[in-house]
Amino acid sequence: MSKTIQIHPSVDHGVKPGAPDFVGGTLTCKCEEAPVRVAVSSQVAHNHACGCTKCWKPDGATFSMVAVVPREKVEVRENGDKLAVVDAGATIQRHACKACGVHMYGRIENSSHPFYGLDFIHPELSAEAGWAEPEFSAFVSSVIESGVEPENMGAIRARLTELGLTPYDCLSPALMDAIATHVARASGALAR
Ligand SMILES: N[C@@H](CCC(=O)N[C@@H](CSCO)C(=O)NCC(=O)O)C(=O)O
Ligand SMILES: [Zn+2]
Ligand SMILES: [Zn+2]
Repeated sequence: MSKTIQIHPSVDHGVKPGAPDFVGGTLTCKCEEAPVRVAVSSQVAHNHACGCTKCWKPDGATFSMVAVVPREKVEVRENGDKLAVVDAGATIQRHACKACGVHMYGRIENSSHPFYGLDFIHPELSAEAGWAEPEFSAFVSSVIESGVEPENMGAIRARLTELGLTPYDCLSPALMDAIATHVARASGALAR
């Protein structure tokens, strides 16, 4: 097993399965004073390691760990005045703490988007155990955009595969099929 490749602290020592009866928890930012707290009253779906430059990563991590929950299950509970949208032009509007930089939730406001209704969250921000485990890794080639040497990609993909996080350079086939199906129904290429 490779000891040198750090994917993300929550999987670097193995992927821990989620709990089937888990119902959510409270996300807390990294501020020592007046942290932002966001309650999530749902298990996550489609948890994955993401290599894109837009998702928040903890210090030293090559990938983020990000998953979705229904937007109505996300509620800002404390210090919401510290939140600001990182990039108002992005599809996913990431609400981040202005003091520590942590992304507390990412929301899609375009009601035509295939993933409208889902918020993106980072389960590691909660102290509760039981969040569904990551299932795959996405946007793997994008880690190069953050400064990873291209010659390390073979070892990174091998480590992801070893962890059971099959690497994809976009989203997983199931999610890409869901996006394409949504687009085809909207255009009329698919009748239903
Ligand atoms: N190479 C780019 C890719 C950025 C990207 O498209 N990220 C995806 C995945 S984020 C979670 O899975 C995405 O859907 N982005 C939409 C958005 O960020 O609004 C890069 O690395 O920057
Ligand atoms: Zn903070
Ligand atoms: Zn991402």
